[in-house]
Amino acid sequence: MSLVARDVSIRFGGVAALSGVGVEVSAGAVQGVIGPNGSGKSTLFNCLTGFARPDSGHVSVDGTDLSRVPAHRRIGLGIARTFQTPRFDPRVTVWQAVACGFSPVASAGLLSSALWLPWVRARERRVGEGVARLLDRFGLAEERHTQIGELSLGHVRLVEVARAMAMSPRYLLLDEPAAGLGEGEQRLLADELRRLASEGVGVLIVEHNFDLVLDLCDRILVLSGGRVLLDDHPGTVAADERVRRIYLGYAADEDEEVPAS
Ligand SMILES: Nc1ncnc2c1ncn2[C@@H]1O[C@H](COP(=O)(O)OP(=O)(O)OP(=O)(O)O)[C@@H](O)[C@H]1O
Repeated sequence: MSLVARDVSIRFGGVAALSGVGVEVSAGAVQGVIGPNGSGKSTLFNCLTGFARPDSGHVSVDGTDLSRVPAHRRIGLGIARTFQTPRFDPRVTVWQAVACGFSPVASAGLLSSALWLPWVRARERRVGEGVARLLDRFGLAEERHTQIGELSLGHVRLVEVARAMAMSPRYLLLDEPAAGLGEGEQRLLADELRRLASEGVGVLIVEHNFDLVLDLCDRILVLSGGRVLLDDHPGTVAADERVRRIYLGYAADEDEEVPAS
């Protein structure tokens, strides 16, 4: 069971954003994607989620070809995503934003809702319990009545992750979810993602925070100039001289730290 991109290439005018890139998001594992600015991370993410169409190559989920499946229908196939810049109406509250995630799988008809039938009440109660649980997990319970527009960007990102989890995805793809979070919040996020993976969800995370990625991921894909530099276990990636130059500013065999070029 996996979400897979194989040999994907895509150009924007004269720019080769991706050239023959592959990645596999396996059920129950956390796959990281790192690389310098402009290396193609977001483009790969967009190809997996249907927001960009590869010029060549294949994207599939659990063996089903996704090339003709638009972004909004990929949610129905169990693929949820977050955005680098979260997309919320700033007037909705934290509670409402997370509750939205439950709606697609539990929507009641208009008439049933208007009549407030017992099963509608039971469903509302389940959604309420689910929202409360997610807000607790992400340390957002005290902000449940706060409007999104009043939150820090870091917390808006957490709300977005909580909303995506509310959709009960089989694959969860996160675009820089830790940007703007404090250390404690990053740990909390990492714990939640690990827990999710332990429940069988496949997680892909694009993230600039190298330490977080090393700590969290089972495998890490390193992109450079739209090509795969490396796709391996964290220990191997952390020891790779090219990666160390990019992220740590020094090579494995150098004692002295030197500035990255
Ligand atoms: N819609 C687009 N139109 C034109 N060029 C694009 C478009 N999207 C991406 N590119 C180019 O493709 C290359 C890869 O961009 P991409 O955003 O995927 O990189 P990235 O690794 O996510 O960068 P960052 O870390 O800054 O978000 C860059 O040269 C970028 O300018």
